[in-house]
Amino acid sequence: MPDGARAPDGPQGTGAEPLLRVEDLRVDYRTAGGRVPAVRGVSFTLEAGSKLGVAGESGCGKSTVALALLRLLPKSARVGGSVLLEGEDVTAMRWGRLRAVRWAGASIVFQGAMHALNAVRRVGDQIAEPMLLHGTVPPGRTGARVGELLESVGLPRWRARSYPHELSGGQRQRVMIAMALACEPRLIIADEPTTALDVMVQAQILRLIDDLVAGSGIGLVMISHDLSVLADTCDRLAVMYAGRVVEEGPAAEVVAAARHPYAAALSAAFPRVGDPGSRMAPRGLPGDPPDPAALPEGCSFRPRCAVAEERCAATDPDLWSAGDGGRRAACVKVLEEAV
Ligand SMILES: Nc1ncnc2c1ncn2[C@@H]1O[C@H](COP(=O)(O)OP(=O)(O)OP(=O)(O)O)[C@@H](O)[C@H]1O
Repeated sequence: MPDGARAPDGPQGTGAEPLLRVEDLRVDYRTAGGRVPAVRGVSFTLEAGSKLGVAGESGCGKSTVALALLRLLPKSARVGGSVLLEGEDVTAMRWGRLRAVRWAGASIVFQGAMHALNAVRRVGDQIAEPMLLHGTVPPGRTGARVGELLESVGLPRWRARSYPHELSGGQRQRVMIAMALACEPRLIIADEPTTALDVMVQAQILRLIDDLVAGSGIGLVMISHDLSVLADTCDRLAVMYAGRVVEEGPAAEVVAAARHPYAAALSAAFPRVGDPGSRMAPRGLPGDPPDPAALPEGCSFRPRCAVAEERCAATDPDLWSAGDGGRRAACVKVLEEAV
């Protein structure tokens, strides 16, 4: 490791075990066509009460990381590395312990609440389910607690009696958030929580998540293809490309002055809400991300990179220190500057 480079144990180390420590996470899917390396050595840490955004184009492995955090991957997935939640490795937990950790230790808000909710059950019963499963609230008090949760996400108590189809997309997503909060988890993972919603509702839901997490000590991992959504909500950003984190750092700095050419291109592609200097329409990135089963030699971003050089075909750089605040970037040019 060259001087100035940072070990992958993350930039915010305080000596105490962080809320979440992901180390060298690797996920392969076994398919009829062979092995698909969807996540290739992802490491990051999250302190209690902080918010990490994971960004990247479709197919870069974001959802696979989210699912791996709670071991919700399909059977075809093979997982390596570790996911330490309050020091306990989720990847190695016994089944009973894993059941106890889901909802109560960490919970997930998925995109597209219509599919995640059961269409034929009242939403109040669905919110109550994790509480009953975990015994966090005495059975006689679940109705009252469901009402409190609905109010905390901006819905009236009587909505407990509604079925999912009686709610708008934004209301359904609020129900999903209420469910995620039901057992008072220390970590919430939000996978594209606003993608299916129109811009106004998207802003309301993001504000809601922000308000609920603020000051509560809950850690948030939010996943989105839209860097501007994450920049407005999260303290730190990790930008993924082809199954790896290629840049990580304080959100405002990554968006304003990305060090990795892919993070810079992604940042330019999404206008930032409320930033008058920002473009009004997203500019697409040229080219497509690589097929994870057939990655190019060297740096995976090289075929699309405007500043690639011959040597980029020979090296797939690690994440190296790229400035203050634990900034890291995986580009040979950053590596050069660090030495
Ligand atoms: N069950 C699976 N079997 C095989 N390959 C899969 C499976 N799930 C995902 N993949 C592949 O793994 C890679 C990463 O997918 P993943 O869904 O994690 O990416 P993503 O960044 O979340 O994309 P999106 O935003 O489109 O969901 C993709 O190439 C995808 O096709």
